[in-house]
Amino acid sequence: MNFQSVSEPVARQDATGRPAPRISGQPKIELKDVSFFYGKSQAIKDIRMTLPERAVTAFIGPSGCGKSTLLRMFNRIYEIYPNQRAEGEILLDGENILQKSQDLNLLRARVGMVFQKPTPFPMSIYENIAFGIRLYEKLGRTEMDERVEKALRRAALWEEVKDKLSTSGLGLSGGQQQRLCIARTVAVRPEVILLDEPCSALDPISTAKIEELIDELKEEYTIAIVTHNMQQAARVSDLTAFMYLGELIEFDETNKIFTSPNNPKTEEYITGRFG
Ligand SMILES: Nc1ncnc2c1ncn2[C@@H]1O[C@H](COP(=O)(O)OP(=O)(O)OP(=O)(O)O)[C@@H](O)[C@H]1O
Repeated sequence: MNFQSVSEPVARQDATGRPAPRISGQPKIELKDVSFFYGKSQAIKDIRMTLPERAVTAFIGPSGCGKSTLLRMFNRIYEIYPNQRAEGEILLDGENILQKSQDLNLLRARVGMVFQKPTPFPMSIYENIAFGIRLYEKLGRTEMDERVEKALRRAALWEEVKDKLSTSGLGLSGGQQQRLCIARTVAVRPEVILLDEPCSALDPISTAKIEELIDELKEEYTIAIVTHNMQQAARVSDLTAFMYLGELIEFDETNKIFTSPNNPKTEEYITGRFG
């Protein structure tokens, strides 16, 4: 489904406060005055925005602007560290996931994450996928085999690994390991996939494969990606959010951000004149 074909409007909000969004699509994740603190230091400042369903939203901005911090709020992965605190509301399908009562295992099954460095488990390729599924579901051997195959196919890795499923995931190339991590994420059937600079450790061919994959995955999933690579943001995303010093400076259709941004800071950044 193309997010532009859906009639429900998604509000566009940014630091300039302009109204009248042209972006349309069912809202999947809505941020309402979201802030984040590392101890006393505020890394995210009152962000309001809406990520539409089945679209790719890219987060760009200079190092330290808060991209990864914001992404890590969407599945509350920060909870594993002490002294990190979120404020505001993040609605996933209308439900505030920052509530104390939120079941974090369930949240992380709904909102999967792929990190910068490929992080396969030190186990077989098959087990890398099956392990996560077993946390949530009890499947028989045949069903599990099918799910593993489906996930590997979905991540465009099946043909390369189908004859060595029992060998270690750590024996794969970096690009294959990253696709294994994507397979592991899709295997538990999330609704949202968070990608934190997923290609930064990869060569151009592996990067191209992951980008193709992102394009396919957005048919089914809502995707948020942090990237330093502006060409990549332009290639893979439907919407782009430009952040600076913890604030959302501009959020719009990717084409608009890269051709005629409204905020001079955005323009400076995308034209490489920043700083
Ligand atoms: N564990 C932490 N403890 C304290 N401060 C942190 C921690 N992690 C990040 N920060 C601070 O929060 C701010 C945002 O960092 P974050 O990593 O989210 O930025 P980023 O835009 O993803 O940067 P990069 O592009 O370099 O990955 C920075 O000022 C950073 O120094």
